[in-house]
Amino acid sequence: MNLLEVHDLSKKYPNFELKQINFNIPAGKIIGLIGVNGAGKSTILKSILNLVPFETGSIQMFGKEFRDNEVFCKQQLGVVLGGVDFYKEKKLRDITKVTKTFYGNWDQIAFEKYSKMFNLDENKKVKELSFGMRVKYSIAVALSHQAKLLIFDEPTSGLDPVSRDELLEIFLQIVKKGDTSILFSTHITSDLEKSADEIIYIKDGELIKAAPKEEFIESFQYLKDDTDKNDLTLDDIMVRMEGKHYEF
Ligand SMILES: Nc1ncnc2c1ncn2[C@@H]1O[C@H](COP(=O)(O)OP(=O)(O)OP(=O)(O)O)[C@@H](O)[C@H]1O
Repeated sequence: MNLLEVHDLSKKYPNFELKQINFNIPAGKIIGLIGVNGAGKSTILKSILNLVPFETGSIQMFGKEFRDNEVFCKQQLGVVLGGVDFYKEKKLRDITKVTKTFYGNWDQIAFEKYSKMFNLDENKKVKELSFGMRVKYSIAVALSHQAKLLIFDEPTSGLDPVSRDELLEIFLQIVKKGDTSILFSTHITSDLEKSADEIIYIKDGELIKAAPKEEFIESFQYLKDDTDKNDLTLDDIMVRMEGKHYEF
């Protein structure tokens, strides 16, 4: 069964339009959402989560229409759209105490494991955390209620290389069981090379290609020119698809 199905999603802002986005997320996969700044990645993720209204389309999560079944879906959904950024005067311990009451399947042992792994000090107040620590806390919470679908907007962008590597390892461990999937947006293509099974490429609000990683990379090799000795990497593909030439 697909954990997520996005059908014909369209959304308009005054100067931007998401055009008829379609993709599916099967179980047991890591899916990377790529595109340059302003391509529409966050808008897709927010639309899926009903955080912004959209014009047309349907979002099926766990076999149900998300908008009509938010409470059910959220029990099995872990989301990180930036780090914890509220209750700045509160200690992490107090935020966790409240947060875990929302989830019937809160896993305290997992939470403690991730907190330890990320060196999170529960006695610190949100305002005392660095940007990366705030993201890590949000990720630890998202990973601690046995979610079947994890949706992360640029989870690795504020993390140091060691933490990034650890997080990608965690992602790979999580999907290994085969019943959980992770959809995450990123600019860091090496993260995708390491972890992603499939890639969805968004350009100017349009889905250009969604395919398994190897097939995706292969399908863009037509962009190679005579000077290329090796196959194009994801970075090369993005640069050739999006790059502009300026005269100085
Ligand atoms: N609330 C809003 N009102 C109007 N326009 C918006 C709003 N939010 C986003 N946009 C526009 O929608 C477009 C897509 O933005 P979005 O944040 O989805 O891009 P992104 O691919 O996530 O970019 P980045 O990689 O920089 O995070 C941009 O042109 C942006 O200006």
